[in-house]
Amino acid sequence: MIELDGLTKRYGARVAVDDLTVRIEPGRVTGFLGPNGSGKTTTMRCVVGLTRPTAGTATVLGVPYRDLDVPMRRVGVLVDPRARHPGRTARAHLLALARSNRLPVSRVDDVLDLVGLTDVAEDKAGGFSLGMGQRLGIAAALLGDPDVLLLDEPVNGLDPEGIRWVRELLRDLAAEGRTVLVSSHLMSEMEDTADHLVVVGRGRLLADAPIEELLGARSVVRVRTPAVRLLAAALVRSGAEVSAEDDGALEVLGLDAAAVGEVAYAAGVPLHELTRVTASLEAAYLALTHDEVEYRAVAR
Ligand SMILES: Nc1ncnc2c1ncn2[C@@H]1O[C@H](COP(=O)(O)OP(=O)(O)OP(=O)(O)O)[C@@H](O)[C@H]1O
Repeated sequence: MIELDGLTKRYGARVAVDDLTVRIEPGRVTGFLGPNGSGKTTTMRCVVGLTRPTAGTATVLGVPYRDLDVPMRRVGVLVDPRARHPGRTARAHLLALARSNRLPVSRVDDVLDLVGLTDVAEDKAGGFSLGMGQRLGIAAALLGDPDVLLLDEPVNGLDPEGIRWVRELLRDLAAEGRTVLVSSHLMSEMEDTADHLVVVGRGRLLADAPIEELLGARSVVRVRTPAVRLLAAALVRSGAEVSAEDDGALEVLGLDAAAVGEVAYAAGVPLHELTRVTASLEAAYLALTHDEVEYRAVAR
């Protein structure tokens, strides 16, 4: 469990995190989403004590991170995959971490195996590709077999096979009852990974809901009838928002498919199609964050 209560971080006049209050529950993967510069990294850094909040609090397993006895046993963190000595081998890097954090050195080979780096364990980490660096960062986060994982953009630089691997790993870790918080600025990465989404824009909370709920809120009903005007008027009277599609169908927002069918029946209108259309998560996300994008390409 991770709890943020009024968490705020300002850098001069810039508000990086703005009064965030959220509980990240165990047993599921929570996607932490927002456009570039929306405060995700700053929030994670506040949780693990790397950045001091201006106001509010962040706790992990009920206490501030700095009060945890052996933090790596409780919380695994990936915030900067470049945080390693380039001259050390992957194994030496993990061994140093294990020793300095009083973790069993036997875990080193376990996590190297888990992240698929056993064959390059004796190679210097400075020569690693971005994707290999991410794997090493994930290995370090898992070294203490922690209850809580915070991973900032873990699939950055990974190839499709690597992305699938991270996805399955995170789902397995959550299924074991751990708290898994994973940030990304790309909705598509989260669609098959997260159960729950926390969406931020300009440091503020925009949504905190299960993925299905975010999708449901954006779903519409597509309906086709020869009596278009009659049905549109009846639907509007019932409180729906109706728009005409290019192909002659109507798109109805605010009523579910059953309600649309009943309105049509009551109005004596025949239906040739009645379909619930679920918006893609990408569309739901873009609609949520549209006004909150910090850096937008200007059309010329
Ligand atoms: N050390 C710092 N000093 C000044 N401003 C900072 C600092 N760290 C972050 N910021 C600013 O705070 C805001 C939030 O940045 P942050 O890195 O937390 O966003 P993010 O959501 O993680 O972005 P991205 O998806 O690009 O990684 C940005 O406007 C950033 O420029």
